[in-house]
Amino acid sequence: MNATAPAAIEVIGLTKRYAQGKPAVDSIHLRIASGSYCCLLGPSGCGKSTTLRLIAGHESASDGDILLENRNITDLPAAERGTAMMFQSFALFPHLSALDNVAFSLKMKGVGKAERHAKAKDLLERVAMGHLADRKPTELSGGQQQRVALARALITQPRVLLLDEPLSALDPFLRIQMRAELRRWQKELGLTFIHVTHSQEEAMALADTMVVMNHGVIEQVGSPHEVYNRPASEFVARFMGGHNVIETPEGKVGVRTDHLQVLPADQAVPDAPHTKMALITDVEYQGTYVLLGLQNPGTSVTASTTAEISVMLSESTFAARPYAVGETVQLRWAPEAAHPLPH
Ligand SMILES: Nc1ncnc2c1ncn2[C@@H]1O[C@H](COP(=O)(O)OP(=O)(O)OP(=O)(O)O)[C@@H](O)[C@H]1O
Repeated sequence: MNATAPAAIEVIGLTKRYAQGKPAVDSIHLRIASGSYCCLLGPSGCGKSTTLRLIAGHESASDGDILLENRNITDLPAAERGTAMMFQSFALFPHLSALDNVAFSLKMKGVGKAERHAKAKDLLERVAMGHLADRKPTELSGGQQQRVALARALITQPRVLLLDEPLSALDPFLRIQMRAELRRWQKELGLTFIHVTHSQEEAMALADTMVVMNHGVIEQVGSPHEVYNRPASEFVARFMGGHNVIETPEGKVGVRTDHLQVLPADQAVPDAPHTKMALITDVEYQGTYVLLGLQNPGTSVTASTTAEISVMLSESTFAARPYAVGETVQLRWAPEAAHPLPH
């Protein structure tokens, strides 16, 4: 992001300490472009939800600042920040109609019934749910519930919508449908979305900007393409999947599983640069491709051995020269396919 472009959210040295020891969020710096879809991603315990709660005002910062459109909101109450939160599986009140769910926060603010219902109706119309305003959540499909939850979050007119694992409780089929819908709403509304997920696939599908966190710090910020193709660290390469971390004389490099070529042992060029000998320990048929699992030669393979290296071969490449478990092969990669991994 251009350093001078307006940021919807800017986080400066943000830190959260719950107890002694390493902070849950450790002095992070981040700028999230206005009108973008940002995914905070990382393994369990990395600090992504804490970061979101700090931005929402559901946690107080131990140190650092949070700016929303250049306004310092670090110490403001949640309701005065200009953010709204959408929770896991939408968290609608089961006993309230769609309309009352959407109007709820205005009721809490003491807004009169006619006014809050008119505003809620307006928003339900906007998300194509006006005709179902009287239904209870259990009478709505997952997609319809998501739209009600979105309307409920939008009623406070937030500048930034915060989404905490909104899709994680849904079955896989619905999750894919719902994420496409979230993406469409974000573009249509032109709002900034910050979405926490532990799913690499979800973040890749949704994000303009991915923020990969680990142990309370940011490992990498970039577009899905940048993060996937140029992982900045060994952690990111391993966490994103689809990569091998290979020791070379120049240090560790990351190489995508589909960027490794396999040569049968009788075609191997001994000690050539950008090559490695390996023993095939698994062959998995996956439909459009075949996944080979490999170990360093000489490793004794047991049922619990996990592959050190994975290679994805297209079905046709594998059909032209099938490989078998126990075969020793040479792996080869183009120098430009290998990315140095500093740590
Ligand atoms: N209220 C709390 N009190 C004490 N420690 C906490 C609290 N909330 C979170 N933590 C700790 O802070 C760290 C970061 O937690 P956080 O919930 O932000 O991680 P996360 O990446 O969102 O994980 P998950 O995907 O499991 O929700 C963890 O070590 C967690 O145990």
